[in-house]
Amino acid sequence: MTPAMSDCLTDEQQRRIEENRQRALARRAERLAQSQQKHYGPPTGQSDPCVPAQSKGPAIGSGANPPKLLKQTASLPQTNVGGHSALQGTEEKASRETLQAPWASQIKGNGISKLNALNKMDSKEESSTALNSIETKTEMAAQEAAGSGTQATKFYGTGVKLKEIVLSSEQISATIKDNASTMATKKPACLVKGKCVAHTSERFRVEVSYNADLIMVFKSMSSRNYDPATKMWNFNLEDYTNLMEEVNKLPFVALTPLEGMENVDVKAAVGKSRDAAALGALLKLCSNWQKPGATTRGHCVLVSRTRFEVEVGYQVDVIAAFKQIRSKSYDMKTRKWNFLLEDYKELMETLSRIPAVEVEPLPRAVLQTFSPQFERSVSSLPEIPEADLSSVDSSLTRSLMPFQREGVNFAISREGRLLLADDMGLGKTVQAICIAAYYKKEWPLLIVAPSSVRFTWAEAFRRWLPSVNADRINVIVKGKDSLSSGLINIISYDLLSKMDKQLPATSFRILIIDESHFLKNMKTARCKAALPLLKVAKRVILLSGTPAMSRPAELYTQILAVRPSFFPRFHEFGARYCDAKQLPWGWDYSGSSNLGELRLLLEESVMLRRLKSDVLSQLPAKQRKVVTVTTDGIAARAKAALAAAAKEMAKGHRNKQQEKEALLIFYNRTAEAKIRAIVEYVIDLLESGREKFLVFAHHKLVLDSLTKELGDKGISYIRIDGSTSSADRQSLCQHFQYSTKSCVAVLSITAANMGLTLSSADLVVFAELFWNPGVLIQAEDRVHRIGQTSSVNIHYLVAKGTADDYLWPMIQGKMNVLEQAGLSEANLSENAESASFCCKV
Ligand SMILES: Nc1ncnc2c1ncn2[C@@H]1O[C@H](COP(=O)(O)OP(=O)(O)OP(=O)(O)O)[C@@H](O)[C@H]1O
Repeated sequence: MTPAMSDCLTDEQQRRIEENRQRALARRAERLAQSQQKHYGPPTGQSDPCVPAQSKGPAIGSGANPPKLLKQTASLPQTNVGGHSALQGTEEKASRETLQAPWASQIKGNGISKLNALNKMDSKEESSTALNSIETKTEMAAQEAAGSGTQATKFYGTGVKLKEIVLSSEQISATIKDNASTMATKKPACLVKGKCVAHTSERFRVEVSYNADLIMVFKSMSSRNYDPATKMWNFNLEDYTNLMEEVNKLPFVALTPLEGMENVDVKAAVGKSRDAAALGALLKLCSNWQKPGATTRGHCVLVSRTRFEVEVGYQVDVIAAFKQIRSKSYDMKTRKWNFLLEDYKELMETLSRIPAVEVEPLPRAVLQTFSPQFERSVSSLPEIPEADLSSVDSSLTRSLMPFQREGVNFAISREGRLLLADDMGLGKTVQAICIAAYYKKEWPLLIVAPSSVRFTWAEAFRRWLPSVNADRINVIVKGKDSLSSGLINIISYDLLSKMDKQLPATSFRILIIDESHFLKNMKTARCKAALPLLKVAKRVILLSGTPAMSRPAELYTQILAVRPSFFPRFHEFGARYCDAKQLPWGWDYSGSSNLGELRLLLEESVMLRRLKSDVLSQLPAKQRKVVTVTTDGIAARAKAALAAAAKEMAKGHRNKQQEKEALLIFYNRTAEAKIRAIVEYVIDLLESGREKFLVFAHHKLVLDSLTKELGDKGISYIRIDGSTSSADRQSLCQHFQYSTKSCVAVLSITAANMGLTLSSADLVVFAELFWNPGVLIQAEDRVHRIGQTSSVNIHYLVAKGTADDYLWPMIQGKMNVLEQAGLSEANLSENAESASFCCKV
């Protein structure tokens, strides 16, 4: 009734209406009491006789709306349910304001679980805590049944007696029992779904509809804050793991993790610390450090695995605080003070008490990573243990060089999540295969690689893991191929970005990302396709010899993939390590800052990087690799010509001469068919940061295509072929040798295989094969000669279904003969993955 209407009524009219209403309510109460008895049996005898039946549980279905009853309930003695009243302020209001969900479903789950919990409870205090939840559920049930949340809330008021609540709970429990029993055999579905979202740089909020248990969890978080404007709860990030752990225990609630934290094993995030509480205290220092009125500002930086430095302007109290610290040390050169990490907490607490001074703490990622060092009792960080590789093919484990074995140990100690950033040619592939094989129980495995090396990966698996049936290796070539039909699935970045929609993100628990710097730009389609997979995978093995080529910002996505909890948002990373600057048009993250700390952080928990010079004594002088390329996507005409030449080659020949002629034609067709893959491979090498290398080819067509592509892309190159004069050869070599920028030497196998020194490079690519192995070895030696200080990598590009099927075995055979005669010290088949490449398609 609107106020305007009630104003028109006489006193008498109003009195009669009130009387009628009271009578109607009494009748209704009677009916309800009867219906309760019918459904639930007689009350347990504990209910308060003063309380009308409507106020009990089943009334939730009545749609009752009587102001009089509100009065009656409110007049009941208020039971103080252990701290409940304290919660009835803003927080309780918040509980109700977040109300949006299908309540019956929630009550179904929570009613049972809480009731069971209640039955077990002995102490009054525990009971009263549970009551909060039950009471709220009762209210919610009433709201649902009444179809009017506000009125029902009023009706039940805020004080409900313990016995009423027990009865209500039982009744709720009974009403839902039937429905629940149908679900009993199944795992209950999540009925309340929500998500964690960044709130500020230090806080996150939870966007979720009402759930009483959830509210209790929220209230148990020390950093909780309810924002009446958004009607949402927010928390400090330090409570994130704790909150998610608690929420995980609620059977009917699911929260989507904070972006970038999806993978975080909440226990692992703090569990590494001997004392998670100590870490919690450290993390607390990360928050609330800002003092708006501060006149002196500074920050902490990690300077070694055990020490940190404080960079801050001069302030007398600060110096006094520094001097109190036991491990203080003053560096005369940098004029900065540094301390042991174990004194960090003490110093930060002292500094926080100086009002005019604001010192930014070490980043959360550093605190987590080096957490043992912050405890006084720990003298050093734990050593990396030797992994038990007994489940991995022994042919593989036996072949590992000592540094490769260390790499595998590092990866396993980091639970299969790392960026393996070894220098080119140090065998990242073999290490990655070994790490993946260690987690074989978690396969299927997905390998994402540049398209030019997809088949090389398949070959490498066949070579190093013979225990895996070759049929289980699935190289995805076309958009309509299945993405997950193999035990080992290999896909290119480009294809992944086209097919990612087909793939449920949860399909793969273990991923290898080759040339992971391909993901450096978050805006690219390849990165957008790969990141969701990386976020949900349990093991993430990133491989790159050049994880960042020009600036720390390029490392961000790779760090995010390996350790999502370190810097969930780019700005945090950018502010710390990219010297972020706010410009009129936005933030500039192209700079670099705190690089020493970044290196320490990466080396401790994200990245393993060894340079060739570090492990040179373990390396052979030359490392050969067969790279299997494909002739996919070539023009129909070239394809037909290749097929005809293959057919001609396969048919029996009357004499050697005929066979040779057929092979020559096949060789020409092969060149044409391989061009696309060759160009792609060379461009991928450049994209992967290889700055200087040699590419040998035989056919003019191949040399021309290469130089055209390099020219078009503005990449510096030299070309030496049969038409290059002697004088020009010398100056071109000089140009290459002394070039400080990217430069590719495009060389003819027969015209540039001798007399040239190009030792400033340590990579040689053979785009085509040649039947005389002596010529190939001479060509290799353009880089492997006096002046070369590194181990040399040689890549032979071969394609199945081409003349390479004949040439490669022929070359090997000839080499064996030369070697046996003592005429060659380098057998091409030694080290190179040739064995798996002899078959014809
Ligand atoms: N332990 C080993 N035993 C025998 N050969 C090895 C071993 N480790 C690596 N190789 C060989 O060395 C060559 C280079 O290895 P690989 O391709 O894995 O290096 P990489 O680090 O991935 O190089 P890139 O960065 O160029 O891709 C390959 O031919 C590989 O088979």
